[in-house]
Amino acid sequence: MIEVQDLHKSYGERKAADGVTFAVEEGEIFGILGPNGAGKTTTVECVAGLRAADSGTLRVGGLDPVAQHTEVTRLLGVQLQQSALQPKLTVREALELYASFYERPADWRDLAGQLGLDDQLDTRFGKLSGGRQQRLFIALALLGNPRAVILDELTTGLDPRGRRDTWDLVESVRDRGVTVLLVTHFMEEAQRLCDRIAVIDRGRVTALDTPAGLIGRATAATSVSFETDPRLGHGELTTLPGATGAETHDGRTTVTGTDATVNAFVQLLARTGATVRGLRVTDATLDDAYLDLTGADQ
Ligand SMILES: Nc1ncnc2c1ncn2[C@@H]1O[C@H](COP(=O)(O)OP(=O)(O)OP(=O)(O)O)[C@@H](O)[C@H]1O
Repeated sequence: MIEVQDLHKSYGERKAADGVTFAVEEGEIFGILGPNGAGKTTTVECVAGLRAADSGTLRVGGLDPVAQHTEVTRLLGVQLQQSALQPKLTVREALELYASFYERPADWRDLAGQLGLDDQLDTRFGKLSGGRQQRLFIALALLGNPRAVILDELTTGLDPRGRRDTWDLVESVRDRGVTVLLVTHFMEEAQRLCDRIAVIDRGRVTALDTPAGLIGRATAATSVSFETDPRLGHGELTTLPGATGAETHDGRTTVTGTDATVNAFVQLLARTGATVRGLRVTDATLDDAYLDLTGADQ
């Protein structure tokens, strides 16, 4: 549905995209994840034909987003990061106005109903909550009946409830058969929603995989921790299969290793008769993978 091949884009000396390559399959939610300034917005603006690339090949449904811009706008809906509407515009006016841009728009009343905006048609944009504003932006991006939609930093600034509601909405967009290209810097969001994720750092794709695949690459290990028991000495713990270390802080011992370490630890408990308290097993997370892949300090 979307192809980006060796995209380069600089602003003066600043390389915002430095050889970005990925492809989004029809029907998937594809995430672009990366720290601030990584080049995410630049990349999706080039995909949407809102910026011309310095070099590289971009295709949306096989079409060139700059040379065939009009056709591409029929295929691709866009909600961009800095979206803002006149604060005095009502929801109804915004939907009618944007519907007038398309030859064959979706029925905006249906969309407003599906997105839970029908009770606020006469509310001014400036009076809507952050979550409702995002709903409106999604509705505007879907008005042209697109086959794919770009959603950029959709949940930034929303409270946890608003964020979760927005995730449900994104899933319902995909369930309508629309391919989603989602830009985010929230790990939880990427993990929950995306079929595949491209991690972008300093203008380059540093990894492209499923959320589970990315987590599998994290150098952070599985760990098991418990309130220290004198029957379980460090010597015994560090020789468990796959164990990479054991440390004790404030009466709590943590053994790092693999799933095999955890299994062997459980057998060790049975053998020694030790009954540990506060037992916790922790897996690597997408956060760990992200930090490995970007060297980001956020
Ligand atoms: N119009 C512009 N003129 C000059 N520099 C720009 C412009 N737009 C972006 N940049 C710079 O290009 C780099 C990439 O920016 P971009 O907005 O694509 O990153 P991003 O990953 O979307 O970041 P964020 O998460 O902060 O939005 C940054 O260093 C940014 O300051």
